[in-house]
Amino acid sequence: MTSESNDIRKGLVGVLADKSAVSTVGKKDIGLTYRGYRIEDLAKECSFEEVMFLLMRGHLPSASELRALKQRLVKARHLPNELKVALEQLPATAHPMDVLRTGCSVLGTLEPEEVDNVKMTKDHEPLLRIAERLTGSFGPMILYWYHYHVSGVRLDVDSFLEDDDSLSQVFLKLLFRQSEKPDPLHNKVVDTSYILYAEHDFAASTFASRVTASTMSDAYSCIATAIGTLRGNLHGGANEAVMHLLEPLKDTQEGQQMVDQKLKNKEVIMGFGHRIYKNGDPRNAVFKDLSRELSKRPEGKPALYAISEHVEKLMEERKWMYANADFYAASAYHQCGIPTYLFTPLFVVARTSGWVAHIVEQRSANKIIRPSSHYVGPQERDMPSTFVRSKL
Ligand SMILES: CC(=O)SCCNC(=O)CCNC(=O)[C@H](O)C(C)(C)COP(=O)(O)OP(=O)(O)OC[C@H]1O[C@@H](n2cnc3c(N)ncnc32)[C@H](O)[C@@H]1OP(=O)(O)O
Ligand SMILES: O=C([O-])CC(=O)C(=O)O
Repeated sequence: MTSESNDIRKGLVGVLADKSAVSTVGKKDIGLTYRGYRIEDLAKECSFEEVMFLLMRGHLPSASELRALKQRLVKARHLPNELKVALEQLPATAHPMDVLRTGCSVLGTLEPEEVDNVKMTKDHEPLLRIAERLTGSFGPMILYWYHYHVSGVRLDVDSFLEDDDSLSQVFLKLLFRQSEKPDPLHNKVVDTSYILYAEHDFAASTFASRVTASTMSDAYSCIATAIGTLRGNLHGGANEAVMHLLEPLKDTQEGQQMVDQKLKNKEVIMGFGHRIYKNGDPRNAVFKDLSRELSKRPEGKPALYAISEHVEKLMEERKWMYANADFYAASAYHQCGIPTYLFTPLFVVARTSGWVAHIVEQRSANKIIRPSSHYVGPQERDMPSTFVRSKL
């Protein structure tokens, strides 16, 4: 082992990569906070739109600031025809996260960020407007693609929506193609999940977006990078993976067999563990309460909730491992009738606020992010004498 290889921090574990004033995650004696406000208070007192404003602009909105944001979000729902055509061309078999990543890129070609914005100016408003545009259009975008490919319907977004619909109401109304306001508990689940998922410091997707921002790339490229990173099962994709794990299980006994088998095979159980939280994820209690509340309704799934709770208990007993935010998000979303492959796209709607708050920070005090590697390849060598140079 050389001294250089001793310096490697695989997975960048424990590396402080920069300063940030957006959120606190796993800091000593502080819980999860966004801009200083406790996540539990934000989940109880705020709408997602207020939290989105807070993350992007650093303070809670006044009544008039909130009104103006909501008006901009109504405009942001609009899908240009070129984007709809592109969504129709994508295969029905595509993963919705690939659809959103592509939709983000398509919008970036139709409404590109001005090159001047990308320069490290103090005026971040144009970037924030793009983030609002993406946040407002991601729900309609994924659901346009979904309905076109599942039922052959070209979704007329405006025919279902009213100006006072929140982002969570927009998603649920368009998903179920209904003009009436969604079930209040379903709406609370989606709105609260947006708040809980909105920001998490230097999580992999956020860090990825900061790497892209650090090269002075445009806003859409930063967000597309982040979507691609969030998609993986070790990160945001875990909420879908949890559902795939739990759905086939009939009762707690089958839950126990699943845990036994996976631990015996040294397989990872989705929805457990965390790089930062070793004693539990503060968002879990909120998601768990929502999942429990849904399970008690006549149309709820008490067996799914009971299996989830049993698996959680076994993981604590056997591995001292705790559920992360994605574990109960799965059974909560499922009980709202949301198809599993749309779980991670909901995360994208929420996290775009956090991503953009970090892109603003990166642009405000930029240094290109470019670590080094410890080289372990072949020694320097000559080209083989037998090598015939290509004539091409
Ligand atoms: C919103 C979010 O992104 S939250 C995270 C969502 N991801 C998941 O739920 C996927 C499942 N969890 C995992 O894969 C991991 O816990 C991660 C990716 C979240 C964190 O990874 P790391 O910080 O590298 O893991 P960590 O160092 O804590 O792992 C320590 C040990 O616990 C094991 N372990 C970690 N998570 C799990 C799990 N979910 N199930 C079983 N064993 C696990 C690891 O295999 C490792 O074992 P080893 O020491 O024998 O090699
Ligand atoms: O912080 C992380 O590594 C992952 C996470 O929980 C999140 O992004 O919400």
